[in-house]
Amino acid sequence: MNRTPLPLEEAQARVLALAALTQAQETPIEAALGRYLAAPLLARRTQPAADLSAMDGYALAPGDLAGPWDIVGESAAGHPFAGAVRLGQAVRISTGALVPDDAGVVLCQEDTKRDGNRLTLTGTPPKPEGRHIRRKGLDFRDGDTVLPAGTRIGAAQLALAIAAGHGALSVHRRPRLAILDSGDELIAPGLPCPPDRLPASNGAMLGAMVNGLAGEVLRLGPVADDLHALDAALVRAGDADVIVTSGGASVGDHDLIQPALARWGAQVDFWKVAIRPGKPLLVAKRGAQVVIGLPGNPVSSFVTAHLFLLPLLRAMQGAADPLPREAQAYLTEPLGSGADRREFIRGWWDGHDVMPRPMRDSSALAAMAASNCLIEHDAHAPALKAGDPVRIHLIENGGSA
Ligand SMILES: Nc1nc2c(c(=O)[nH]1)N[C@H]1C(S)=C(S)[C@@H](COP(=O)(O)OP(=O)(O)OC[C@H]3O[C@@H](n4cnc5c(N)ncnc54)[C@H](O)[C@@H]3O)O[C@H]1N2
Ligand code: MOO
Repeated sequence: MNRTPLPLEEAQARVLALAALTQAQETPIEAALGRYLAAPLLARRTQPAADLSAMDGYALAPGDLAGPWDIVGESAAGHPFAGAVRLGQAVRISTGALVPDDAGVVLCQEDTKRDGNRLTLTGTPPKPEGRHIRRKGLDFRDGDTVLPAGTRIGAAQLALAIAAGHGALSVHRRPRLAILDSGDELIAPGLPCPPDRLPASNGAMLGAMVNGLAGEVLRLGPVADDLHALDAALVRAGDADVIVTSGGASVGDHDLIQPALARWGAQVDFWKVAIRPGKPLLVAKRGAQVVIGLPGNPVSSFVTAHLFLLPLLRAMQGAADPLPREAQAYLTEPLGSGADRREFIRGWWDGHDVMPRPMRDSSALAAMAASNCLIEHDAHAPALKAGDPVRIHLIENGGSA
């Protein structure tokens, strides 16, 4: 096996190359939230389907802007006016109601005075005169592609799909995930923890990070540093699409993940990436199943899950853009020159500037929990000054793409 750590981009490309698309499923619209469209979404209707009023007021004939007018009827949302509007006539109209045939102006209620069925102008008529009319097809037309394949369905996309006439969407199945954390020192959350033990936090952290991205999540740990226990846990992973392990990925006598995976029949794709934290990342496959072996240190686990696991889960669902998104921010203080691996430094971003946390240890959860971003610091980069631009990844809610 090649043991030279891979550059980050190459390692990510190799993980994405292992991502087999899950099958598409016709899914009731609200259950499609957070999923990725399997095909382009075409509008089944035109929106608005006819010219609608954007204001409460009065519909007038085109060019008939001086008044006074006789009010001859009403067009309310869901209850259109049946007739036409002629010169000297006005139709009471509400927001969202159909503009009557032959009308070309909606006068705002605030610009008028009504006395019985007589209406006079008190303010200024709209300019241009069609200003308060939403034209037919303003939003989209029947047959338009309103969302491309690979779009993640969020609240806005859900509303658009419903407006476009859909009650169900074709989205990819969310991958089944097994989370296997291992280590003799690990104690289940909340139990008494002697000094030679450690609460097992990675399983829950990873479960939280994949929330919404994975379908069924099997929790298989914490498992002891014992080959037979690991064998049994891998059998319990069954046909999970992705198996994520945490811990035991390094070179110690008790780092048994690699031998356990070999016994289970997995083939290593690569081991080690030139990043800090997270160097001992292991990626393997067994048929179509993908194994992402994360280092045990909690910050290393988090960073590698953000950079590899979440993109894999997105890519398996056909995400158009599976890798984490980068943004630019400006350092509040200097950063020393880059180390031998690209570093992901925990930091706090205020919307413009970013403050690197001085604590860089890959076990330090307090500094990570006080951070909302990772700052990329390239290998061997020159020292940076306050105000210099850096690339950041937002990590609130477990990481964003
Ligand atoms: N001789 C070398 N030693 C180490 C190397 C190396 O290259 N040569 N790499 C270091 C790096 S970098 C990392 S990262 C760690 C990764 O080690 P493992 O993946 O084998 O992880 P463990 O040794 O099992 O655990 C590391 C650390 O994390 C704690 N841990 C493990 N699982 C959990 C969990 N579920 N919840 C919370 N904390 C967990 C564990 O107790 C250890 O403290 O190896 C270095 N060593
Ligand atoms: O790479 Mo380790 O993840 O630096 O601590």
